[in-house]
Amino acid sequence: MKKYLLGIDIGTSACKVAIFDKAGTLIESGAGDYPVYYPKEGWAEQNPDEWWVAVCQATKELFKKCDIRPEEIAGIGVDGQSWSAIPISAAGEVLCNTPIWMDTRADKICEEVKKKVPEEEIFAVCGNPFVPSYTTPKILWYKEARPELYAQIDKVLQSNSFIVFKLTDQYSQDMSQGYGLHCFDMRKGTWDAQMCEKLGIPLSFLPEIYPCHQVVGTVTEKAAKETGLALGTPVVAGGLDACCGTLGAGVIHEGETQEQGGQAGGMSICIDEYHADERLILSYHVVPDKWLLQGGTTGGGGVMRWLHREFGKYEDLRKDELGKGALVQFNDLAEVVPPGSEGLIFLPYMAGERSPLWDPRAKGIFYGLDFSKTKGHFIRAAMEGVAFSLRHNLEVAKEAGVSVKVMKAIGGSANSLLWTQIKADITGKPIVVPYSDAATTLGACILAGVGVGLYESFEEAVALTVRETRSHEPNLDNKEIYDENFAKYLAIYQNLKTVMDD
Ligand SMILES: Nc1ncnc2c1ncn2[C@@H]1O[C@H](COP(=O)(O)OP(=O)(O)O)[C@@H](O)[C@H]1O
Ligand SMILES: O=C(CO)[C@@H](O)[C@H](O)COP(=O)(O)O
Repeated sequence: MKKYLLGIDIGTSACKVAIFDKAGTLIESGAGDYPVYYPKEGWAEQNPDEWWVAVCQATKELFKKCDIRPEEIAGIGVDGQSWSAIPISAAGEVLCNTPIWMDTRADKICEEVKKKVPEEEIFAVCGNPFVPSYTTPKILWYKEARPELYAQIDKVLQSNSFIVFKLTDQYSQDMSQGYGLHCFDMRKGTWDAQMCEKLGIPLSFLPEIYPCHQVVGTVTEKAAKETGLALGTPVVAGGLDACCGTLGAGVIHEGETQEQGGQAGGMSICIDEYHADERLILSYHVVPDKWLLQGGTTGGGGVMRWLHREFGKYEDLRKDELGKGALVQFNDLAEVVPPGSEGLIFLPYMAGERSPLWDPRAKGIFYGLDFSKTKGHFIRAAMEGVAFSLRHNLEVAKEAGVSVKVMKAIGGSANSLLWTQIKADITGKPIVVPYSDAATTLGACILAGVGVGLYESFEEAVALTVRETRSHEPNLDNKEIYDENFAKYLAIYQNLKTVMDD
């Protein structure tokens, strides 16, 4: 009896694979790392073939670790990071590293395009601003900067559709990742041929659009050998990681909200009607006929990953002695610093900033240093800065007429009790933590489960699978200091913007 589901998540920091049963119990999980390359200022790339190698290794190891047989997997769901532009040749080869969602190399191209096609016209079709982080300008960058490569492009894929292609040999474009392309009609969920022409994006580059839970194909013989999966296992189209995490956190009704702490930060508010705001991000949910109004920042868990990489050697050395990983030791150091970090304020614009500033030239800043500040101050200020960027997005969403009551936290950062509490205190919103960093793969599995008929509906799937692990109420004692620091956080950017622009 095929009663298990397998989820694959192409995160920015690593790929995660997980097997769940129908009741949403995590049977086994694994991960595989790959690097982000930063070859020039404003560039951030990954190699999709390295994603595939990581998926193959992690999946093979997963089956070695548990006593589930590959033949018992009823369906596979794949989710992944946003706004890739993976150029695929007619022979099915990856033509170069893909610029990822943090990459702003196409900044100038955006300015040129907007002179020819009014931004309001583009926004009216896709509900998103025309800025370099998205997929469209990256395709245009290939055309301008790499004409020989551009001439070889047959299809442009997203992170999840690339893995679906490797598994099934079928091209697809799921509904939720359509938001990366400004010629995707965000009201109808179809390609807009006229806008493709205006922007200079060949329709032939764009795969057929699938509902996220629809089966695209089955695991091929080659993919079965490489991954250890069973030949013929159904694979659904899958979707954006933020959307799958939202589903895996049980956010499927109007007003319910997910808070994300992967490499990126932000939130996704579930809405039943199209509601766009140029300061925010709009995508389809992976659940049909629903949209997500998103805040997507560049600084999230990735800020802690960077602090660890650059300043965490000592904690790495003490890992065995203390029986605690470096990030847990970082949390201990931050915990003893008072709320507000005694005036140290961090702007987490580590790859420019996405919503609501949309400023590729924005810079990361620590403000308020003096000789009394310790490593713990830096760590706590970094956590607080990421929470300020979340509050900034929530306030813009409120101005746009979409309010949030409670948030459900997902992603690696939700493993930190301190960081989650800081986010609750700074935003003034209660935060519930469901399956934490397994919510995204659970969401991908739910898509597969609905797609192969293991669940009758999304409602049934969420009711059966989504569980809460803990919750955080805002501590009002910290409100005054955080309000004060948030005002300074906004002012620091406003006052330094001209310097950043130089
Ligand atoms: N205990 C912790 N404290 C703070 N941050 C954490 C902790 N555990 C994980 N993280 C952060 O979570 C991030 C990874 O989250 P994940 O959801 O796996 O990201 P992605 O989907 O981008 O690959 C890392 O950047 C890491 O800094
Ligand atoms: O753009 C978004 C969501 O719209 C980002 O959240 C990326 O999809 C990155 O996800 P992680 O790798 O940080 O999970």
